[in-house]
Amino acid sequence: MLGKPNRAGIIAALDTPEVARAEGWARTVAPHVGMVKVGLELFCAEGGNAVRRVAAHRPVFLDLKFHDIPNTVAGAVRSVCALRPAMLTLHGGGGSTMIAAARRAAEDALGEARPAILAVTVLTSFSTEGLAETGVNGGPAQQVLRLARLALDAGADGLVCSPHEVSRLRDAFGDGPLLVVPGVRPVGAERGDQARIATPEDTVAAGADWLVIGRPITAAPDPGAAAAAIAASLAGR
Ligand SMILES: O=c1ccn([C@@H]2O[C@H](COP(=O)(O)O)[C@@H](O)[C@H]2O)c(=O)[nH]1
Repeated sequence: MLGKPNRAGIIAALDTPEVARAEGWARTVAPHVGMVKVGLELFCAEGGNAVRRVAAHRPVFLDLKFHDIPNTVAGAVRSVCALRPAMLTLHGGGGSTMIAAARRAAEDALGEARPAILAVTVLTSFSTEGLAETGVNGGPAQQVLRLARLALDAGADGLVCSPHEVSRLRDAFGDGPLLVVPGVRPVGAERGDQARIATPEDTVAAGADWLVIGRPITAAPDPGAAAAAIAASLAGR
């Protein structure tokens, strides 16, 4: 399994349905990022072919957020292990049995070479009000901590959370869990649909291992230069 990085790294989210474009971005940003992310848009359009193509440039974080009954999620994990992702995601809300089944499936498929299993806590697009609409009161931070405990106890290697929860998770769980953090916006970048955001510098200072950054890189006129500028802002941190 992928270990903890020595220093926080950048993951470029390749959100497009076109594999050629995703591969072009992967090639351009590769010198400045540690991983590339294949998510629902690209995977639904191009499947495993997309993972194989971009993996030629950087290790792949496969962000499909599995959420189903344990047997189905275990089968999905076995299937995607054939693509050799470095990390994959499940929904923490899927519960401990689902998460434990996913971990066992990954171990059975690839042993020590298995992907890191990450539990998504509360999506970074949720505000306190949006989360309350789903019946979860008390705010994102409380729910993130609740799901984090459940997921780590069930065998998850790490968590996906927003920049706002990183330092609280470190206080509660120490340095062990991988913390993978979207909702990262350089100063002046558009927020888009992200609710709980912070700058790359503040996210790293809080204790993140990996910063997931999509549109601030891919929507820039020069994605390579945008990735290089973010990497430079983090150099030495
Ligand atoms: O809570 C989550 C979980 C996953 N994501 C994914 O990260 C990227 C963020 O892209 P931006 O363009 O930088 O907003 C995207 O692929 C999401 O699917 C997330 O944003 N929040």
